[in-house]
Amino acid sequence: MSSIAVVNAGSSSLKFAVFDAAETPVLRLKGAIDGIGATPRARLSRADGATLLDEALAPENFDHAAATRTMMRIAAPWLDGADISAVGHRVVHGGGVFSAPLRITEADMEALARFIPLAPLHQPHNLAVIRAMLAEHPQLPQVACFDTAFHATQPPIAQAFALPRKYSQAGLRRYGFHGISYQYVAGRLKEVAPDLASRRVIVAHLGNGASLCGMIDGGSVASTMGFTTVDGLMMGTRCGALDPGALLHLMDHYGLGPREVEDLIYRQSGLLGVSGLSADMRALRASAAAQAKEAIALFVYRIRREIGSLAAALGGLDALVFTAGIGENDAATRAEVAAGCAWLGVELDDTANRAAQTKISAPQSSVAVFVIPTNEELEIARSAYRLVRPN
Ligand SMILES: Nc1ncnc2c1ncn2[C@@H]1O[C@H](COP(=O)(O)OP(=O)(O)O)[C@@H](O)[C@H]1O
Ligand SMILES: CC(=O)OP(=O)(O)O
Ligand SMILES: [Mg+2]
Repeated sequence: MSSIAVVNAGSSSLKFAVFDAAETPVLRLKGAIDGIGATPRARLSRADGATLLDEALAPENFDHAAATRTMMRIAAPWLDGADISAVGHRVVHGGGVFSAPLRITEADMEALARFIPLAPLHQPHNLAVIRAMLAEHPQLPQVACFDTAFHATQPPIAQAFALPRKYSQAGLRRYGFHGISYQYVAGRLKEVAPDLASRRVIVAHLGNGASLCGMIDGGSVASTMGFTTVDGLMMGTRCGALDPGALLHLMDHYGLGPREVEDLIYRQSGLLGVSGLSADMRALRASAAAQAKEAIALFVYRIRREIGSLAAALGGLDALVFTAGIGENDAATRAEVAAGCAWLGVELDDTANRAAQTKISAPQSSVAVFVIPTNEELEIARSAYRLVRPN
């Protein structure tokens, strides 16, 4: 049987996987280089979870290009004879043009490159991998899946900025991201709690990048991320929503140019900027420093406020779902967010939360709360297979 390979470049990670090419793709191999920009580590495992490789990498100059080279090096010995029939890629920004998975050609690359300034921590890396694959294997289908696509269902009012119309007509509007993850989680929620999946749900995707999505009937109604991947929640190194006047002040008063502002708000802010220590939640939880605690407190506070905002957009709340690196693994963050949502009727079962069970709310909670591990790679493999399957 042939295989589908998947590449998912996140802001602090490069995840990859190989699946049997089938309607329901079956995982064969998965790997990740994570901690890019902090303490990078490479992992490779078989579908049954058996570890094939787990090694710490030298952090000096270790960027996404180095991660891609490492991925090729560690995956190559296991790909011999895998008969890969397509490669599926996560592409974070598809703008208003690309709203469904697509077999990419060289001609699409130019249009996608225009979105690099709108997702500078992802889009260049997403495109670099596609470009390398197109050059090396011109016959092999390269399928792009867009993080923005899931949000195309949002009503116009949720997408609008209060700017003069000529700008919105040119595409200056809210798009939303993490859509591949939201699509997967919405599908899983339908299996886990079919009665709730059709109702008012907030999914909290809390990784190095973080956003919330308000859903009704499994479709996106509103999201905290907007035109770019820096909007909304505070993140590992991104500030999240900022008074736009503060940007003008940074330029006027500190003489920062556009690329310097970009560096400040995408790479130097968030948990890293506030703590002065690390962008990595594990490191902050392990630290006794007051600034680490303040950074976490601000992260949680922003999530609580934005949950309130999305609950207003949804007209109430029936279920809350945690996913991604922090959402799946950090019981303390889940407990702190939930405590701040008691006014909405959220109440956790502490034991279930500590054990990261699928359902973590107390029986009397009027909002059901879940932990659903995301699987962007599987979602991409499904889409890639649909595009290349034999008729
Ligand atoms: N066991 C854990 N406890 C707390 N945080 C964790 C744990 N494992 C991973 N994380 C956090 O998850 C974040 C990375 O999430 P992930 O979704 O993998 O990132 P990316 O946005 O790069 O895809 C980091 O802040 C990391 O510290
Ligand atoms: C869009 C985004 O921020 O993605 P990630 O969380 O993978 O960095
Ligand atoms: Mg991610």
